[in-house]
Amino acid sequence: MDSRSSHTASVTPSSRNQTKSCSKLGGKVRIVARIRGFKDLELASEPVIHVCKSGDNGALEKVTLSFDDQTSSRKNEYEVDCCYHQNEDTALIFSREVKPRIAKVFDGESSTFIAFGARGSGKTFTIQGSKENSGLGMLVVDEILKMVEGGKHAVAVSFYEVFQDHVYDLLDPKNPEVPVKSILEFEKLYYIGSNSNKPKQKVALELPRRSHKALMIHILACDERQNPKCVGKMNFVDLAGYENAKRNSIDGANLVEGTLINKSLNALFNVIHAVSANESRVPYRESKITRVLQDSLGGNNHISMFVCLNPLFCPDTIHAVTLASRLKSIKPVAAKKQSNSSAPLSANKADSVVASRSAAKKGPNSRLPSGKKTNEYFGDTNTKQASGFKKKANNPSKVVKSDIPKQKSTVVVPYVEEGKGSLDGALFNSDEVDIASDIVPCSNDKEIVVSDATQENSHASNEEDALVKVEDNCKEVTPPVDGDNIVKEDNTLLVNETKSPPLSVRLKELSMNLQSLCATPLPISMPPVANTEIANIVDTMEPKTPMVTNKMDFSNCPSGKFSKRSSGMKQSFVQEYLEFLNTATKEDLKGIKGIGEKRASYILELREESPQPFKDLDDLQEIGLSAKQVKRMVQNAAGGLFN
Ligand SMILES: Nc1ncnc2c1ncn2[C@@H]1O[C@H](COP(=O)(O)OP(=O)(O)OP(=O)(O)O)[C@@H](O)[C@H]1O
Repeated sequence: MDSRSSHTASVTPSSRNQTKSCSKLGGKVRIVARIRGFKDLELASEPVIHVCKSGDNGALEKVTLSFDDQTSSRKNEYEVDCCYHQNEDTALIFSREVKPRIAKVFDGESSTFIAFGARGSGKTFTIQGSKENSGLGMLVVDEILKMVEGGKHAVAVSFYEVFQDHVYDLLDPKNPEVPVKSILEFEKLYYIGSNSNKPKQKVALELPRRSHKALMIHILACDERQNPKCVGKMNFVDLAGYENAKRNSIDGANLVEGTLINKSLNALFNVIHAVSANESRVPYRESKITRVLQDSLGGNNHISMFVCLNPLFCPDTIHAVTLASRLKSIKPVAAKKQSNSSAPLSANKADSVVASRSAAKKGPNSRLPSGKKTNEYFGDTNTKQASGFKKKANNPSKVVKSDIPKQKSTVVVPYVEEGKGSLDGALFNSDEVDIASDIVPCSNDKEIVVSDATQENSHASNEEDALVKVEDNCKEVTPPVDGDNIVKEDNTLLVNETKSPPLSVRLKELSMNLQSLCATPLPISMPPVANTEIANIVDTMEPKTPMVTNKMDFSNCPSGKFSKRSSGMKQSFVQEYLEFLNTATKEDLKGIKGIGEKRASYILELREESPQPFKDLDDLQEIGLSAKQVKRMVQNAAGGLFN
């Protein structure tokens, strides 16, 4: 059934009430869960997601989710605003969550709908859908086109992809807003556009590349000079699937990709947190996706986050819900006098508000930690990931405890062991690969390079700064009409101000340190040789092979001494090497095999956030290197000393 035609029919009296309550609830950020329908191979067995409703009308209604978590004895509950079940289609979600917002866009209040969740959880299905099963993007354009028919408004769309921190225009790079007059026209653009311009990969990889996609629907009206002007926007964002890089042991290239994705997800959460809390500084500049959405998130604009849930047991789904439900608890601080909370932030204004990265980092404590803390939210281990919020998450006051008796509602979602009969298990297998140099998309793709050589503070005054350069044919195009939304990246920030000596000098220093270590006797006192082993091997009853215990001390023999000293030297070498990575210039970093442009830039970014990001070798995994690759890199450096 074509959901486009079905959505009006599915607005039942009860759903109309819900529509009402949705708009009533409409805080800054609305968190909406959606449980994905089963795929063919997924067999029903046990329930893994439980949805609990308390209260049944208006703003009092609370919905909590809990999971049968096989990996944890804790039974956490996560609060969301609403949850759609497997049997509820996208058209119903459209009529309840999106449709009530359309009229507000005509009044200048933009809305952004973001699908977030683990891989394969139904984000694309919800936002983009397919020709057979329309997603929210299709349904909303259909509705808006009907509304503008014969009136003074017009509709235009943009469609961007953020792939490995590069922005691509998926429609027409020469024309950032493509006018749309009919749903057929849009359908062609949306489904063909989203496939044809997908960035090509340098290397053939088994897994589909992961990226964020943002559809922007601009409502245009003519100003007094008859020039079309954007009055409001609706954005539909299909985020790349969240996955825990470490747990899923991804290979090098995918790890870099995963790290960038998690970093940008973290940046987006930071921005949503900052705008929800009415903070005066919003860190839009920390990722491309937040820059693309910049002018639709602040002020009175609305954000809905659709947390898409895998119906099977999936730790990444639980983590995604954890993160999203935390956004619900944000309490806005009183708006400051100078901040313009009633109007959408223009890009330049927002840019000047952002002022400087370092200042933003010193923002109020309520903000999600940024930068290196990426891994605390989207990173490696379960404990690390949630550390910033752990206390809050486990705080019973966060869990809905209503006096109104809870009614267990619906969802009998079967449990299927991870990896069995589902894509997920297969997706996360990996093989170790050689250190891949930074993967960049082919130059003939239509990449919007957001680059800048100017100082960050000068953006607000310089209109030209907002130029979006399309690398295709080296042509520059202007950003969307209203859209100084893509601001330029200040690469000067990436350069280490304190110039460190060249790599050769640093290696020489390392070598000299190593030599002096060899020459200095280590202050290790050698215990006397023990004879206890002899006693241990005397067994009077039966002849036995003597047991050799690990109490044997070879420390006084040449090999023992050597082994102790060399392990001391190894420690010292590793420390020197880490010190080098913590201080070297970008050029020096790029001199290391396995560190290309992107990794070097990323290291500098990490250093901006914390001056010594690498405290031990494990920390190098944060830049997308596997343990094996790190080992090889250090071995290469050590080998270089003897060349
Ligand atoms: N509500 C649903 N009902 C039935 N099938 C669904 C539903 N949601 C998703 N699917 C199916 O599940 C599969 C994965 O969905 P989809 O591609 O939307 O996931 P995703 O979260 O976008 O994945 P990724 O993170 O890899 O981009 C698809 O085959 C899709 O058709």
